[in-house]
Amino acid sequence: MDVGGTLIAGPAMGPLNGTITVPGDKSMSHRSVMLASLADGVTEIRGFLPGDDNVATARMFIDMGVDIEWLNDEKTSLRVHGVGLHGLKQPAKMLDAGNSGTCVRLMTGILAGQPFESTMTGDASLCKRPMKRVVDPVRRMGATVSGPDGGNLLPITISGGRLKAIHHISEVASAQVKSCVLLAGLYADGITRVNEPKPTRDHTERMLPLFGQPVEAAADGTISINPSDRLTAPSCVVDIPADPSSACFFAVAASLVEGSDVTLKSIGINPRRDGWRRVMNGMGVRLTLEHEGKVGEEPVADVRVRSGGLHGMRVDPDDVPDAIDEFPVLFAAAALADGEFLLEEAEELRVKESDRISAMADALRAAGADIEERPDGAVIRGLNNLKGGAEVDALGDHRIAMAMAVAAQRADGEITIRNAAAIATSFPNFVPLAQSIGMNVRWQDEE
Ligand SMILES: O=C(O)C1=C[C@@H](OP(=O)(O)O)[C@@H](O)[C@H](O)C1
Ligand SMILES: C=C(OP(=O)(O)O)C(=O)O
Repeated sequence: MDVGGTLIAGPAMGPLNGTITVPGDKSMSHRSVMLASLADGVTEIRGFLPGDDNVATARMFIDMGVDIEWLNDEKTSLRVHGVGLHGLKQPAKMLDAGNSGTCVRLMTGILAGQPFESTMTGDASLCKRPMKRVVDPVRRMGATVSGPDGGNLLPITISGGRLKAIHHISEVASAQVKSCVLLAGLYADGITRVNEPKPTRDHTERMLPLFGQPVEAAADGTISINPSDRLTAPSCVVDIPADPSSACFFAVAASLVEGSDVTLKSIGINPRRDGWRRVMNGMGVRLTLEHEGKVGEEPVADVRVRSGGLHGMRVDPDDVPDAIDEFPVLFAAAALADGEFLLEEAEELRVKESDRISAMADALRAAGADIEERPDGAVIRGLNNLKGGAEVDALGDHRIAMAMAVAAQRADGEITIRNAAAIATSFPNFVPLAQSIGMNVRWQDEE
């Protein structure tokens, strides 16, 4: 996929040092603007991630008549003038989710509850990703959905309204599926229930009560929501904590470069997002938590990472959903660790912005790494250093581009990373922040 943007990365010229704040959480930023738009009243959001994915979600609501005011040039603070659960207007044009799976899948639940027809599309990568997982449950709830491959592929056209409550047993461990069903459940005629094969991130469940809508999680894992009369804008500002998925790039970089000591400020440590720390701890990395606290309903802490101690391990399959977006960069750590790293039951990685198992296997192998693809994961045997001079393709996937920029810090020469522009979807200031702790990475056109 040609999206342009070439990064030149590595090797690090010395230890990485510093205390940095990464941008706001992508998952929570999406949910905050969705719930604020559907609430009665005005919601102020701070710490919003101004990445292309979240801006696409905000734009969808603007296209359906919601007034969103950006309160600063960086687009990290905004005021949303909610229109209420039944106040969205039929969009005059196709809604565009860009590169964002979270946007299109959660919006499927919301649009299923609207008494008008709307069509969503996305970029070339998103148009290849499976939508059946969200289309099937909203169809069972009574919405009509059409699109290529029986509605499995974008663009999809949805018309809905009052929905039937269902009990959805999801075959995939996906917070996007769970959240889609819960959001549709707001518009249902009874209690909507969801079960998932393994627990996934619970930001939707934590955020809905802030807007006056309780969500129940039973001991057997069933999550239930009542239909809603109205969501209400919270009386306090909605603060979004820093994104652990972004922090993980610098945590791995610090672990790889000798003598490094990096602190990542106020990172979300929600257990359903904290699999990356469990994996890095399992690999023997020195990670410590300082200043533990809460931002809104979410636990946070400063995470301090020092270099060294990297060895291989077998990832506990139960940790996979809790680290799902971090595996590209964890593969980079594994490629430079002592011994063997084994990941299983992670076939979901094959249906992200790229097939992340083969994308990382190809890129790391081009840089000399020893990595064997498995249908559901990989076996990686660590080396001391990657090969400089390699040219790799990020395939328009932000996480592949950033993971390879991190891996390159331990190469014996520069690595060229093509099709890296998609970094702007989740982490627009990745390059300057990386440079601020001493990582060797730059855009080619900055030369
Ligand atoms: O709900 C969310 O915000 C997300 C859920 C995960 O996707 P799946 O639900 O497909 O696992 C994750 O990969 C994505 O980046 C964000
Ligand atoms: C998979 C990701 O996002 P999405 O599914 O929202 O495109 C990601 O950010 O790594």
